[in-house]
Amino acid sequence: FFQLLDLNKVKLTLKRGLTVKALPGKMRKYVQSTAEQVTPKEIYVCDGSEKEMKMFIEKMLFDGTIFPLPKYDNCYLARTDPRDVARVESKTFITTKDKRDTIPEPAKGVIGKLGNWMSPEEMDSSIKKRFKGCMSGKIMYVIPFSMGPPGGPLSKMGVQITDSTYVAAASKVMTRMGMEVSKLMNESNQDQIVRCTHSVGVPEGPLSAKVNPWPCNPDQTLIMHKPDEKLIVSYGSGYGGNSLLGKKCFALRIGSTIAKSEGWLAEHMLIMGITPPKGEKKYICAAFPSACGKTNLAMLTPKVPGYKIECVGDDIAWIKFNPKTKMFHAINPENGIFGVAPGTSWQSNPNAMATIFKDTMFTNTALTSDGGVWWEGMEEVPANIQIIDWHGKLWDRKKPASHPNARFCAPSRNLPIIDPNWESPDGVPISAILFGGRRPEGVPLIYQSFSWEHGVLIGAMMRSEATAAAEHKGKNVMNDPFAMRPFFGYNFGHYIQHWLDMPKIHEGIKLPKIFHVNWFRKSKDGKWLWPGYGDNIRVLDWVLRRVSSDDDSIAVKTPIGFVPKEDSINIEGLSEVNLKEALSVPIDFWKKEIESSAKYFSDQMPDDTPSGLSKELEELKKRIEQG
Ligand SMILES: O=C(O)CSc1cccnc1C(=O)O
Ligand SMILES: [Mn+2]
Repeated sequence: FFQLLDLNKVKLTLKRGLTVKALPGKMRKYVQSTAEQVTPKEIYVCDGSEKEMKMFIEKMLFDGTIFPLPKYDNCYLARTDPRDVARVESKTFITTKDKRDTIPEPAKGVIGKLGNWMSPEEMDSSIKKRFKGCMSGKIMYVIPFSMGPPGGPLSKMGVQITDSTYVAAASKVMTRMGMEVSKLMNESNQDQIVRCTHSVGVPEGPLSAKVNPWPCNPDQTLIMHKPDEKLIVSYGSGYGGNSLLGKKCFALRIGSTIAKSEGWLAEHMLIMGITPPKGEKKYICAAFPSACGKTNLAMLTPKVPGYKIECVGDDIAWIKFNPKTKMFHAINPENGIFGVAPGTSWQSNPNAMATIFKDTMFTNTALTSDGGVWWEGMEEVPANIQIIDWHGKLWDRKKPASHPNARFCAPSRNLPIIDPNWESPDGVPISAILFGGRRPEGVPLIYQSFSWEHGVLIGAMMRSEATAAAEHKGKNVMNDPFAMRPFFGYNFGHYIQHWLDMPKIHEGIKLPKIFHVNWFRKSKDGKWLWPGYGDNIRVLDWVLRRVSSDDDSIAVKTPIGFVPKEDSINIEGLSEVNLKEALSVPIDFWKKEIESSAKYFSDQMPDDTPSGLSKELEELKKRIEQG
């Protein structure tokens, strides 16, 4: 059922892209010194053209890394080695001279959960052990790229070196790469350019690519970051956040250290524009842990007529003070969407479904016999269509056909509701920040902080049921402060202090209001208390009203924050909703929640908990005790 590939037509050699001379001096030295270490067959500097992308596709088809999906327009499916399917937090390290700059010292006997530190010496020896000759017989791709619109005041540039054609192709979707960026690099401060060295760790040899179209080296996988040198070095994994180094490694881990030094915020947040039936369009950011619905919210199709949702980004926000508007402005530094496939459907996210069947690379989804893809949660396929699971076997319907962390990698420009300002170099003004996650009990549908500092406590207290994107399994509720736990580039205590310092650093700033949302609360008999999806517009509407005025007639003050007055959320047409229960604030639950957070802070950062945070926690505790 595949178009038989006429291998004679597949051009095996990549026509020359740019030359290394297109790069500025320091980047040329980086490329040349890396080439001496990894000894590639050839060096290919990417120009970011469509012609080049076509060559990448042909090479991956020939290598067997991807399959064509003739049911769609220019879409392909990659299957990874089952040992290389998600981010590997336990193999992800940050290197600083002083360990405490990377992670707080946990309390005695406590396992630190806020990242992993590696000494400079160990990083150097780990690199030496792995990279010598690792690209022998292979093409070393050199990718000049920009995170954010090239040349924009909020954008930053990087150079990624990789021996993976899949990574080069996916980088074309996820970043702005090629000629224009290399020209900009020559006019910029080269010390600001982030160097990203990546290898799948499988030099060409008798047992390499042809045996396993997904080369990787799981036993040797390491994802290392050296913020002081703006350097990322990743080895052994070809997948997602481990190898597309512009995403989590640059835009969040290194990005958060640059943001700390320059006075802005690099966050794991969506950015979206909401236009109500009456009133002005507002932009909001939202931080939910991995696979907790950021993409679905950023691309919401409102169930209530009269609202317009436009998406700027679904995963990462760079948020910087704008001296003209005196507000935070945010850009989406990415150029594409690398979304979780399972759970995406015409019911849950019609806008995503309207985007991904053109110019998209799918990874680890199931394949259908009519040349398409399928995953759990997608509408059923007709009975006469066979399903091949993500291992390439006829689906036995016993285990999931698609890997839980299967992804689509699609250009943002194809999203029907992409915001007109999604590439505005100055970003969009942010009126509200939402924190949230999967909380089956005790956390109301929405509540608002009393202040910026109280909002920072809410972010620091974030917890959520674990999901497939991380390594943790099962339904236990995990702490995931600011949805950044796997992505902090530096000491969490210092990160919190940086948030608390924002009003001081930016005098006169009109700070965004801070809220916490929970679409996932269940009743005592295990039923969803809220329909979610398109009905979440009803909650966003309350946010817009609270942002537009301090209209206290629609809010009730509770010990944890402002909660909507029951009749202030439009539930017209929703018969089953028990809003009273969905908005309730059970005091006993919150006494335990505060104890749990206090323990988390004292366990994880006993010597680094900012006094401003402890003060807010104490005040919350007092309010709960007063009831
Ligand atoms: O990188 C991966 O393996 C998937 S994780 C991911 C991918 C895109 C956006 N967000 C995430 C995440 O884990 O937050
Ligand atoms: Mn994410």
